[in-house]
Amino acid sequence: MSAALLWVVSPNSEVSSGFGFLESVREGNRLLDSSKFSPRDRTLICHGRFKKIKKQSYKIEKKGNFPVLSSMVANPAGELAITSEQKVYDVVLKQAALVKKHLKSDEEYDVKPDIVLPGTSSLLSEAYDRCGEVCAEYAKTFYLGTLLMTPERRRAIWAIYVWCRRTDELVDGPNASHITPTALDRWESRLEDLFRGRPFDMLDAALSDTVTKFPVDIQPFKDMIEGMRLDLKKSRYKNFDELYLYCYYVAGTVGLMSVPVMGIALESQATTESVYNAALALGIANQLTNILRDVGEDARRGRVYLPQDELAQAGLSDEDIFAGKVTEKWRNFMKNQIKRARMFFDEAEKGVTELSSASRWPVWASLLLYRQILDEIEANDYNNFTRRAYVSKPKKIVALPVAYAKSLVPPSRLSLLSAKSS
Ligand SMILES: CC(C)=CCC/C(C)=C/CC/C(C)=C/CC/C(C)=C/COP(=O)(O)OP(=O)(O)O
Repeated sequence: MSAALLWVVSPNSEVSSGFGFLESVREGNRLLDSSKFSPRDRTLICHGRFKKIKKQSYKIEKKGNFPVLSSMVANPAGELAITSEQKVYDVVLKQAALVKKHLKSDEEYDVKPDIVLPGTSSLLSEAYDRCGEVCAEYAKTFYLGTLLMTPERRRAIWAIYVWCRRTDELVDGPNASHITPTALDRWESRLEDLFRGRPFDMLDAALSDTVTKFPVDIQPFKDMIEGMRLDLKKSRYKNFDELYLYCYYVAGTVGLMSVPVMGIALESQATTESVYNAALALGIANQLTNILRDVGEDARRGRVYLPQDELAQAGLSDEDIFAGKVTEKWRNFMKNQIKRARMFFDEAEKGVTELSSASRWPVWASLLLYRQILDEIEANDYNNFTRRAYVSKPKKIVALPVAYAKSLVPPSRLSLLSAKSS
């Protein structure tokens, strides 16, 4: 279900950048009473899903149950601030534009040929092989999935995986207690170097090569480091807007890094933005699931990744989490959190079908497996304080052929048409 609203914006609005101030809204021929819209809602939103009808009139798609979200919220000082969702969507648009440029210049979505200096080729394949070993060691199922991809894509995904793992280990690994913001700054300048073709070590060299072959942008990588900085200084999230930004930094970024390598099916007619949006949604869904699974474990480290305002609305506080008792209030709270995580998985599903055929199976497999963790939290009667929800081996084995069957579904004509018209 989608409802088209016609938004008329004020003359000095910068609609091209996604912002504007709402003058009036029409639904069909009906002029809606715009005085009913709060100042926040009068600020134009729309995440690029708008189509120019005539000067200053835009048709905006409102999808499913998702309200058209305001791109701006008033902060406590009464100033308008951009929401995390809009900030992140701006990155999505930038990534999508990069892929389009690459597509135009290459005609076909494929890798650039190697320019090999004598002696470097075997070093490079050694570097990639090492990345493959790390991936196989830490993410076995995902590694098996990558074996289905073309050799260039598979190696590139390994290189990205390894960089993300090393970044994560800075704050989560054995030396995490010594990590400082300065160390993260150094890691970031190393990242910049490798994007300029000056890798620091062998594993960086693999990624350095990958970013010359695929239209991968540095922004999501920098944002992931930003997520680590945030994790160092923050252990509470006021509301979902703050949590959303954190989830983007640490997991949504992985989705954005992966799409240029996984590739969009040549026959897909979905907009590049919509595929990136789905990839972002999968990262967010995975991270939300991770947070819900690890509530007890995080609390023992003094961390609560749940939105504080939603906890309070449910009549809960940090103390309840530290006490770790499954009460009716907790069950109700968890039901809503699980519902939201599932909405992000649903959003992600729409994009998997649009990926190149060989990338669909591993992505479906990881989506189905990770989403099942939510079912396991329910099966544990919402005790995520002392029980770690996990998907059993037999269930994992069943998920693989299901994922395979789903991966055979080609990009759908229907979704293409609606994606095109938005
Ligand atoms: C859907 C489309 C169009 C493309 C796919 C794009 C991709 C690959 C998105 C996935 C992003 C991703 C894998 C994010 C990481 C999320 C996450 C919470 C990982 C958890 O990592 P670990 O902490 O190692 O997990 P475990 O603790 O479960 O082992």
